[in-house]
Amino acid sequence: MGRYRMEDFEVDVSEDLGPLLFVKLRKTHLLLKDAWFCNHITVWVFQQSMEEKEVVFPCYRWVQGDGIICLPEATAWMMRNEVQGLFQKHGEEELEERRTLYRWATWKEGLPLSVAAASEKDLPLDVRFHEGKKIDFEGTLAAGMMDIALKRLYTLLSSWNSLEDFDQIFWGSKSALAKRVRQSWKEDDFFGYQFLNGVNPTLLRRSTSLPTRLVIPPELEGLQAQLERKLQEGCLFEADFSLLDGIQANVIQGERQHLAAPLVMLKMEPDGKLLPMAIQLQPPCSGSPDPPLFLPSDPSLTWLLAKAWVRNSDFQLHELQAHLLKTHLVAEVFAVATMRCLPGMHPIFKLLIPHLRYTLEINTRARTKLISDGGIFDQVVNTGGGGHLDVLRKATACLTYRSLCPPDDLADRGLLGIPSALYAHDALRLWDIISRYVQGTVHLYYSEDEVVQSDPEVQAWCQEITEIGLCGAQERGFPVSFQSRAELCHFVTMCIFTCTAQHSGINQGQLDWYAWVPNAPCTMRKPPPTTKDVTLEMVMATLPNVHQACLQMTIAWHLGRFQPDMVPLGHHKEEYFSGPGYKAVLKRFQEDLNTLEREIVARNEGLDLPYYYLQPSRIENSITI
Ligand SMILES: CC/C=C\C/C=C\C[C@@H](/C=C/C=C\C/C=C\C/C=C\CCC(=O)O)OO
Ligand SMILES: [Fe+2]
Repeated sequence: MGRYRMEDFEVDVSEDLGPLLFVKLRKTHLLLKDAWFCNHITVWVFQQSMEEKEVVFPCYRWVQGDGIICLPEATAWMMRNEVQGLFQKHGEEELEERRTLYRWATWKEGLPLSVAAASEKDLPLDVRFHEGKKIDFEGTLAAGMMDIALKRLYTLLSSWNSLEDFDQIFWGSKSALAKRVRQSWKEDDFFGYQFLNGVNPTLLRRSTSLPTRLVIPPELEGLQAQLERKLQEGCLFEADFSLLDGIQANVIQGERQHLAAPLVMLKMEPDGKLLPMAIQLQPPCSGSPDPPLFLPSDPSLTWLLAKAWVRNSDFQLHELQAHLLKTHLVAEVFAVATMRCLPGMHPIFKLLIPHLRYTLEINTRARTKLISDGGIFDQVVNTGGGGHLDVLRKATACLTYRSLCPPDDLADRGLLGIPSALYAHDALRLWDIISRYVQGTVHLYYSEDEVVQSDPEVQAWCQEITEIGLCGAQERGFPVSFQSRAELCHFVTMCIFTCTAQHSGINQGQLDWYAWVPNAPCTMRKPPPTTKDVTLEMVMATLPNVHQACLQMTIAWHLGRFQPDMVPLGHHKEEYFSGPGYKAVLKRFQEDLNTLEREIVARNEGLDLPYYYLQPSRIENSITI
């Protein structure tokens, strides 16, 4: 049997076998420890009426050793209460085995639970990177490390005392937007734009009152009046990084790094531009002088350094809260609960499994290489050294169900109906398209709410995610059961949106917005300014050094680049479902995605800064990087 080979076997059976329920597949174990990957088994049955009938047995698993794999027929779940409970019994046995293979583990207290695996080598073969993905991932990482060595050599004798010196390491293939960032990063409207459509569009919210932490000194009464006027007009916005307050900063090569917890006030202009009005780098602290407010009218280097501190803070919350926690780690909880609670014949398993591909491995690699002791965060990030785990704990403690559902999240943040909020617009469109796909599929199997209420497997799945995987998240709005098809569809839509659109919207931008390091410094080597007297020496002494900057560029490129074996949203090849019903729902899903693709391409043609992270053709079908 070779790769992607189809083999036809003809077997004449004299007696009538009745409806085919299972097929058993056995691979004899020869000398080599080999494994076959079986997509599916299709049996063509020729009946007396000379009609032929196709009976499909989905597999999409590795067959290794001497094992026998027993595959239920694709529509088995519909007959789960018939055929003497054979399918029920098969499902129970399957889950018993899966619960030994996929176990929960507490990697760090206060974080969502993860899969029990010390390294990717401990993961079951069925969830491992296929050969091509593994070679690409490890090969490009090695190439990236070589790149760093070359850049270090190249800059060994050169200066590092002006912002232009970052150009010395800004070579190699760069996206058009990354080059634009290098050109425009100092501009206020470019700074404001990133809160709407940059790599982290999850923090900005419309102000409903002046933040209590915003202390305005009497000499700035003009600013107070401006802020109040913008508030009344409904065009005052804020980005509050208070989650970083009190986080211990890293020590890198004996040098204490520094952190801030900024608040940015911004105004939405009639043309849709978002402009910063004031930056407070630290919250007020009793017994200390009020923190200074930095303004666009300050000396240019002072204002630039204040903005750089905001960009560094956004790097932390983007990578830890928006990216790692609210996509990767949440998706891992879905994956482990799905493997432990839903048998392969279950319609929600069939619907979700394509969107969980490779996630357990990429997350395990992140735990061993990125946020581990001595990992990338410890090496070059100012929340590294343990602070990053406290940020993850604080973010987990305030992770709500609504914040993972764009219709709720964007409403709560006051971001509906803003023409220049392109992430918001595209996220809502994708939510609706995915929601229709989920409803269309769920309604094929759940004819009414009572069928959902009486499905013990899907109820156990929901409970395992909320109570176990997300550590008692019912207090933050996550469901512990489904009382209706609508509740089930909303939750499954959130799962698929998180594993596809949201991760793409959060991950891809690293390539564009993190390549020019001053726009998103991974660390800050000096304390935040407390006066307006800022020099270029202070700025350069604060921003990352050559090594830190090179490593940031390499990792941002490695994680943000297009994956060569990428499967676009809705275009997985596995056919877990059979029958015309699902095929029609999937066809409509793909048509809706194509319509949105054309809409976004047409819209982007008219934009100075096109927003493409939620273009369906660029959305990966699962979290694989
Ligand atoms: C700077 C990126 C910070 C956070 C990323 C957020 C989410 C996780 C990420 C997945 C990472 C997965 C694996 C780790 C990747 C690279 C390892 C880096 C260096 C290893 C060098 C070495 O071999 O020592 O989502 O994309
Ligand atoms: Fe990622």
